[in-house]
Amino acid sequence: MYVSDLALDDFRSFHELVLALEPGPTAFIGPNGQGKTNLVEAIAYLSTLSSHRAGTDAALVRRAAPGNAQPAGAVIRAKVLHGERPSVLELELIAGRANRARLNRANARPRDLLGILRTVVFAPEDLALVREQPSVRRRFLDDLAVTLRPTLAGVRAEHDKILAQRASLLKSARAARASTASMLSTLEVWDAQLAAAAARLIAARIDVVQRLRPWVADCYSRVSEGRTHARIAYRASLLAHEGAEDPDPADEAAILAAEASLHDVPATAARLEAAMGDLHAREIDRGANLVGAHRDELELFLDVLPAKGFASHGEQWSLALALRLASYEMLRHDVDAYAGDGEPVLILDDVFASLDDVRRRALAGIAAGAGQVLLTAAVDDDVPAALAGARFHVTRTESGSQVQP
Ligand SMILES: Nc1ncnc2c1ncn2[C@@H]1O[C@H](COP(=O)(O)OP(=O)(O)OP(=O)(O)O)[C@@H](O)[C@H]1O
Repeated sequence: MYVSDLALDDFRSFHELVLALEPGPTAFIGPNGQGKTNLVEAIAYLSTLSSHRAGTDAALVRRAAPGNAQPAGAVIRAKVLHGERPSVLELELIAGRANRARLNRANARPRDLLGILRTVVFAPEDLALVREQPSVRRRFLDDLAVTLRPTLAGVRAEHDKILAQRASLLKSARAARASTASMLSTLEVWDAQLAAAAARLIAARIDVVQRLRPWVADCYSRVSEGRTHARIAYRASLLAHEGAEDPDPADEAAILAAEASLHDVPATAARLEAAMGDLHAREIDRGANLVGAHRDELELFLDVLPAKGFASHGEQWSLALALRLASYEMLRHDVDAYAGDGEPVLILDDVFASLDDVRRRALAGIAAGAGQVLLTAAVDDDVPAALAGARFHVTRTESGSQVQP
């Protein structure tokens, strides 16, 4: 698949943009702060309904200079070609209100856009995948799970809502310093609902981990010249609660067995509900949800050492890159995994200047075979020769960012 047309109204630094794009590599070149990332962020937003860097949608609407009228909202419109079949996706972001969507010019829910345009973004922020807290890696898995099966977006939203409501009940029980019978029976209702949603999310994440695993090892060896074996494993808080020991990172059979024990959604839901029942007193004491999908972790290992705390800066880069490239390869090759068609659009945001020669070559080699690659760079020389293709220059003027060949 590829994006053949992009139009932006009042998105970030763009006032108006209309741009035709081709398959293969396209580079957006310009000095800092001109709007290159804003442009690729808009495309990625249409595919995931979230940004790789913005915390809130409000930041995505153009802020006009003082004294000028502030736009009410931003619009992102793109035509996506899958084989011969075009889809026209449109998303309107209105400050302070729910987003509105159109699909092929008919009103739709924003969620209906998920799965039509698939993107994989690699950006400097991805170092966080290795370095930061587990929530970053859970989000990585959940985003991929939704890309594979867009209906999972509803399960994820439902899970997060129930989780927040159960947390607030636990906080009020803690504040009341007494757990009344009625509070406990309300808690049990939430237990069942949270367990059902969490079990579906966990099964979907494990499916992603298992599809991704061989690609992570393969991509890591390509970007690091094969010296080290990269491994991933899903560590479930449920198994820890049940007293299971973490498998040895080198024992793939034990890791697979631990993951397989969570594949059966109704059985996992029942086990989660039982675990929550065991933990009621502690949960009320702490005022927090203590077991479930929100406490799980995607563990990353280089050989048998956890990447976090042990990997060097260069190894962290390699692993972050391998995780994104593995996502790309998984989506590209594992076509039976989803009903959609076409390989994802690969977005490489400002990454070549930060990579050493080995990693640049590995990334450029994989990207050169991609259907559509959109990359940003400060200067022409940052674009590897293997990715020579269309080039646009991005500049910022009084009337917003401009894109010119
Ligand atoms: N909502 C917004 N309204 C107006 N301008 C914005 C908005 N959000 C971001 N910007 C501006 O966009 C610019 C950043 O654009 P962008 O991140 O695309 O830069 P870039 O060209 O990728 O640069 P770099 O090479 O430094 O990453 C900043 O000047 C920022 O002030």
